[in-house]
Amino acid sequence: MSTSDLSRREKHYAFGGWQEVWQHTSHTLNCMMNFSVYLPPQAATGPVPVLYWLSGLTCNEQNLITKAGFQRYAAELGVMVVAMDTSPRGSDVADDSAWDLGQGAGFYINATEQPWASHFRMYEYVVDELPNIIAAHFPTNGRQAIAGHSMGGHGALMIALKNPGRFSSVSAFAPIVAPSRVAWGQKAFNAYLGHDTRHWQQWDSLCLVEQGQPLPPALIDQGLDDPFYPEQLTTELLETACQARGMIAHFRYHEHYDHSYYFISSFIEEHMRFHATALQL
Ligand SMILES: N[C@@H](CCC(=O)N[C@@H](CSC=O)C(=O)NCC(=O)O)C(=O)O
Repeated sequence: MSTSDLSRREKHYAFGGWQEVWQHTSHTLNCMMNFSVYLPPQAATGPVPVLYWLSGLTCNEQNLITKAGFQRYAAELGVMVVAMDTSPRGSDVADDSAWDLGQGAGFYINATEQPWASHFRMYEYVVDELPNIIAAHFPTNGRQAIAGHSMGGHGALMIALKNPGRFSSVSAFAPIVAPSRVAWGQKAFNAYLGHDTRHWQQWDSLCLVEQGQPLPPALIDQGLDDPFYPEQLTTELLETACQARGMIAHFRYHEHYDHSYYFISSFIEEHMRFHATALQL
């Protein structure tokens, strides 16, 4: 693993800790990548647990850190928060004119089809390369949790399901819980994985739950005025599947809330405290 060009691009003091943005050459994605790290005050004196955050379509490493207001709670609870860009980027990286495919829409899977396969390996980046960089360069104690929004909620749930025992907890705002069954997911999976839907199942949270994969304690919030609910998000499909298997998964539905970071900022404190409890803080 080469992280020799890891360089800090931003550093801001916030709630007694540091909100930073870093850049490096990703050998997984074959491009430059940005990720953000919030270092709580406790990280100055010892290792802390990490919450990985996966953002949604059109996002990058900035959306969470500038809009969610999580830093106050991460500082109080002593949790490092890492957020990454949502796809490989660059003029030599395949793209699409639509905002729900290509750059900004990596779907946290490993593409097998060209022209995407040479760069679009966000699953491997989030599961292997980035955590190795975090462990090597930042004061972590090895305990991890994962969360995300929309496409990133799909990513967080799917990654937690595919990696039993790795994450103490998972949470999601308005996640795409069954990408194989909805337009956003079908468009992306057809492009990135090809037309054989049998290859899609390993990247689909609902399929993984139905196959018997275990889920760590989960918290899922959905706004009832979200324009993408229920067509793209199909929240109840996962809720029913989790209930049938006795999983510890709390699904909450909130009147008036939409799909935006105003929704996320309204409940981010509860998600931070949920993860802190699971991380045994
Ligand atoms: N076309 C619009 C809408 C894109 C959008 O709503 N993106 C969401 C995630 S949707 C599912 O993954 C988002 O988080 N947007 C960023 C934000 O800061 O709100 C557009 O292009 O903006």
